[in-house]
Amino acid sequence: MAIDAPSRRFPVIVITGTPGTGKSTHAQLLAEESPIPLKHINVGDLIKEKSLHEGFDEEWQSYTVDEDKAGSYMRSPRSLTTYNTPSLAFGRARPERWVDLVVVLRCNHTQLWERLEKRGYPLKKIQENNEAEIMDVVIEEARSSYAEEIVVELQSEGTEDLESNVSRIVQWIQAWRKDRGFVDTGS
Ligand SMILES: Nc1ncnc2c1ncn2[C@@H]1O[C@H](COP(=O)(O)OP(=O)(O)O)[C@@H](O)[C@H]1O
Repeated sequence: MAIDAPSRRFPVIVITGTPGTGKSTHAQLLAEESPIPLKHINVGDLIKEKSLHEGFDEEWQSYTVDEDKAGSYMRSPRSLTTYNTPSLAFGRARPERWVDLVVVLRCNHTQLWERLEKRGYPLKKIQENNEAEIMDVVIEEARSSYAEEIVVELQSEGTEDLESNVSRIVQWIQAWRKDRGFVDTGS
C-alpha cells in the first residue's frame, strides 16, 4: 500500500487542526507560494463528493471514512491535503504511510471561539470544537497516527503566524525535493 519514496516526485502534506484553526487559509496560501504546483484537496469535501465513506454516523454527526477508497484516491502524486479532524471521523485505522508531513495548526480558545461564532456555528458545535482544541485532541491524534518526526505543531493566531508557517512549509518542500535530486527554479 505504501508508495516507494524514490518513485515520488511530490510530497504529500496534511494540514490538520480543529475547525477554525486556519487549515483552508494556510492551504490556499501554500498552494500559491509553493515552488512546485500543489493540488489542494479539502478532504472533508472530497469524502462527501466522491462518496469515499461508509455512510453518515449519527452519533458522531460525521461521515465515516472508507480508508481504502480514500487512501487510494489521495495517493495521487500531487496531493496537498487538508482535513477537518475531529468533525470528520477520518482514520481510525491509520497510519497513512503515504504522508510526508503533518502540520497541526493551533489557536488559543478565545480567538477560536470568535472565529467559529463568525462562521455561524451553533453554540453546541462551538463548545465542542473549543473543548477539543483545549484538550489537544487533534495533536494527540496526529502524534498517535503518524511517525513522531513528521508531525509539526504550529500556532495560527495572526497574519504573521500564517506567513511564517507557510514560508516554513515552503522551505520544507524545497528540502524534500532537493534531497531527492530535483532542482526547482521557482514557482
Ligand atoms: N493565522 C491566522 N491569522 C488570521 N486569521 C486567521 C488565521 N488562521 C485562520 N484565520 C481566520 O479564521 C477563520 C477560519 O479559518 P479557516 O482557514 O477557514 O479554518 P479551517 O479551514 O481550519 O476551518 C477565517 O476567517 C480565517 O481568515
